[in-house]
Amino acid sequence: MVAINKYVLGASMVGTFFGASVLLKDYVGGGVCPSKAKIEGKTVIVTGANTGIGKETALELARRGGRIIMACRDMGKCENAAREVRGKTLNHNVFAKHLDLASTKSIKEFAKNILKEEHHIDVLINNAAVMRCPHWKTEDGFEMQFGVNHLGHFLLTNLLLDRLKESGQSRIINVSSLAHIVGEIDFQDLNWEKKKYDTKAAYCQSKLANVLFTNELAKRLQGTGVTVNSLHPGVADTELGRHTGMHQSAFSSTVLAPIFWFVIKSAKQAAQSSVFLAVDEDLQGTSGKYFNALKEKEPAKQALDEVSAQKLWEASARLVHLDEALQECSL
Ligand SMILES: NC(=O)c1ccc[n+]([C@@H]2O[C@H](COP(=O)([O-])OP(=O)(O)OC[C@H]3O[C@@H](n4cnc5c(N)ncnc54)[C@H](O)[C@@H]3O)[C@@H](O)[C@H]2O)c1
Repeated sequence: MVAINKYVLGASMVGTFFGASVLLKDYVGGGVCPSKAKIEGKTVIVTGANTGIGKETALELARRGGRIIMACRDMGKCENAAREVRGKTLNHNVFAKHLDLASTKSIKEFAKNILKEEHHIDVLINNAAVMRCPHWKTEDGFEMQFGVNHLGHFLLTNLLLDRLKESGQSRIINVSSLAHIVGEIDFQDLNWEKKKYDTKAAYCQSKLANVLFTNELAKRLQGTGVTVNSLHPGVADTELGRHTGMHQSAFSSTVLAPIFWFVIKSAKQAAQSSVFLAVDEDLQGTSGKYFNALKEKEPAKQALDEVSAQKLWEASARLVHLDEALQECSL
């Protein structure tokens, strides 16, 4: 009898431990989008949607009935991801489209096609990014992280802006990162041509640029009905760290793996923030804000600098030849 009691007690302690661990992980994960809103009839574009947070965002928004355009660089991977999303959701309005944010030519081609084919765009999620890659350059000669993470999305958003405005209460979501808090914008050398390349600082600069772009765009969109917000999705287990090697070493360590399981979100958990900003009814009209997971937060001081935001807009417009690009895409 005593032996059975010991067994039951042991089993219930193990059960309680696992139950508590799962609850704690959910809590650390930052919660689930509280809105159950369906988005039938709405068109959503998600960049970098074939992996990680972007793919989970596309999946959840497809589940809610949206017409989803997965915009990716690698068409093979994109078609596979779109097929998987269609299969899991039984939503057949999920499409793979080519978009290489490291090429202004590709961005213009993508925008031209979208403007021809889509009569409205209700949500644009600027999610794609590259983190801490070697000192690579985009097709147009921009430093890769600044080029893809900021300039590519800056150009794309501007090319789609009139359609977003025509569509009524559209939403733009810029996926930034907590890394922006140590970011600095070097206006003398935005593309790392003069100083020694620092992969980490380049990523942080690009993520600060995401928040500054959001704030300046929100100002310019006042009175149009279109909103724009930025977010930090949380630290998630995705392929983002592919250039750092950090991911493999942390997860293969028997000491670190359980700690990482606790503090690192799944891509599905991290996607909740983008889903929330895309669908939550209470956020209608909220613009120029920064969210950490599901909570509105104050971004870093340098991200609130209006002079920097305006200067960055002007420099970005010059670098991507925005006026010519707008003219080319309106033909
Ligand atoms: N994972 C995290 O811990 C974390 C933390 C903070 C912020 N973020 C942000 O979340 C977003 C999604 O990242 P993730 O973690 O899912 O990583 P991920 O690497 O799985 O996804 C990034 C996507 O961007 C795409 N991409 C890269 N270069 C591109 C290009 N030239 N053209 C088009 N697409 C391109 C990739 O192919 C990939 O699909 C990023 O903006 C990232 O900065 C992630």
